[in-house]
Amino acid sequence: MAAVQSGVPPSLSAKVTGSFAYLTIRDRLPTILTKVIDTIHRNKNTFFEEHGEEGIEAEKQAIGLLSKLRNELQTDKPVIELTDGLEDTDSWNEYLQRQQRLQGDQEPVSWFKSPWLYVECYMYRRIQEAVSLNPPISNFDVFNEGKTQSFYESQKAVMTLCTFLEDTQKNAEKLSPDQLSEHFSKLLQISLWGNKCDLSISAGQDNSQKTSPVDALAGLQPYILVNDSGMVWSTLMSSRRAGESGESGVDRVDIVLDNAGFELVTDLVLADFLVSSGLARKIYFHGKSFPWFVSDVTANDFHWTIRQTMAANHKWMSKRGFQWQNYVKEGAWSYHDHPFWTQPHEFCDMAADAPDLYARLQQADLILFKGDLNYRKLTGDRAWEHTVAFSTALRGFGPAPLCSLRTLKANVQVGLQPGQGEKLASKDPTWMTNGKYAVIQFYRPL
Ligand SMILES: O=P(O)(O)OC[C@H]1O[C@](O)(CO)[C@@H](O)[C@@H]1O
Ligand SMILES: [Mn+2]
Repeated sequence: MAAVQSGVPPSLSAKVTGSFAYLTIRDRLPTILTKVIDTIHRNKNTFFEEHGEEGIEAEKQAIGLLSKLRNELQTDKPVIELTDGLEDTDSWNEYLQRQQRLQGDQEPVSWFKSPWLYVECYMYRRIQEAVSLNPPISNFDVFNEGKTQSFYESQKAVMTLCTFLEDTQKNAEKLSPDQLSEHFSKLLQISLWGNKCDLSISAGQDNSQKTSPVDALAGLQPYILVNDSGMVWSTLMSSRRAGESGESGVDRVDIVLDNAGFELVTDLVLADFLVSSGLARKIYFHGKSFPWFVSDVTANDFHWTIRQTMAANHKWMSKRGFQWQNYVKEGAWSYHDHPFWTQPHEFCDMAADAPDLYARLQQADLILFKGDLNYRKLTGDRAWEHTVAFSTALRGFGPAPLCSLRTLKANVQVGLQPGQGEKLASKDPTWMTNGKYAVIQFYRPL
């Protein structure tokens, strides 16, 4: 018999025919796999130039593995163990057993029957396996083209944003606390809406920022369903006051990054503002250790974005790029990855399953979790009632004060007012998945 935890709703799953999870697995994931296959194929000549015949062989093998994966997914075959012997392989295989135990042994763990969060993460890990089993191309990022393209396509918006930051800096000394808080709130919202620009929800279709992100804010305000930005600001302020005399700001803000391209720039601009205005001394960025959910940030994307910003033919943009490189050199900014971010766990499992990462996050004064997938993991991707408190859905996860900045792209949403969800559903039936709505949702551990 399947084990049922009392009081905790079931995981979202494609077994509910017609649900968003079902449509994602039936339609969006195979499309993403087909694009990955096509990308590898288009790079055949490059592989040949770099590795000769071995490169061609690797291309063929990887495509074979990915076609097999697509077939397994589309025919709802059992999920199988990984065989690539990487640092996280055992942990993935143990997780499969855990899922099997939870599900009971009548039916194998499979794409359309098991938790959506698990199988969707598993697909990206299998893509990584297909590449890593073919050593000459094992560092090839199958999503790189889309990520760089989305950065270039949002150049104008990036320039506007860097000019906006420059203006806030010019008058920095003269700013009253209210003005400082006003700028912070704007940059927090820009980073929030930056999350519209992911490439997973659109199955890799162009989704970049083309209009001014600053001018758009006022019009977007009504679409923020929960806005706890005041609590985020007081967290930065309360530590400021608690600091020793003369010291200002909190010590460390952690940003758990989501997507490369425009969203990453909005995060870097926010981080720049926090450091340059003395609100935080250090920023820890947390990213992925391999390509993930189409557009997520890897170490390579992080450093590439800084270099591209430096190289821009725009005074304020390149100035920011150099500033960011300095922050990295001086250690005010640092990039960290951990295998846990590319695993399928709900975050309530982090303390037990990745105690080192949990301990590291406990050192932060504030953690910003970017994006939809992080929200799904914070809430366990479960069928919660909309009025359930965010703190309840976190199920004990709370290494430090934390805030989710997320546009809604999956049908899980907690912490709403009674009736709010129903009203939204009658006005806009796809409100939970169309990316038009957003939340700034805060939690402070007791
Ligand atoms: O980049 P984000 O904001 O995490 O969005 C990715 C989202 O897109 C989806 O792939 C859409 O199904 C979700 O699974 C995922 O949560
Ligand atoms: Mn993402």
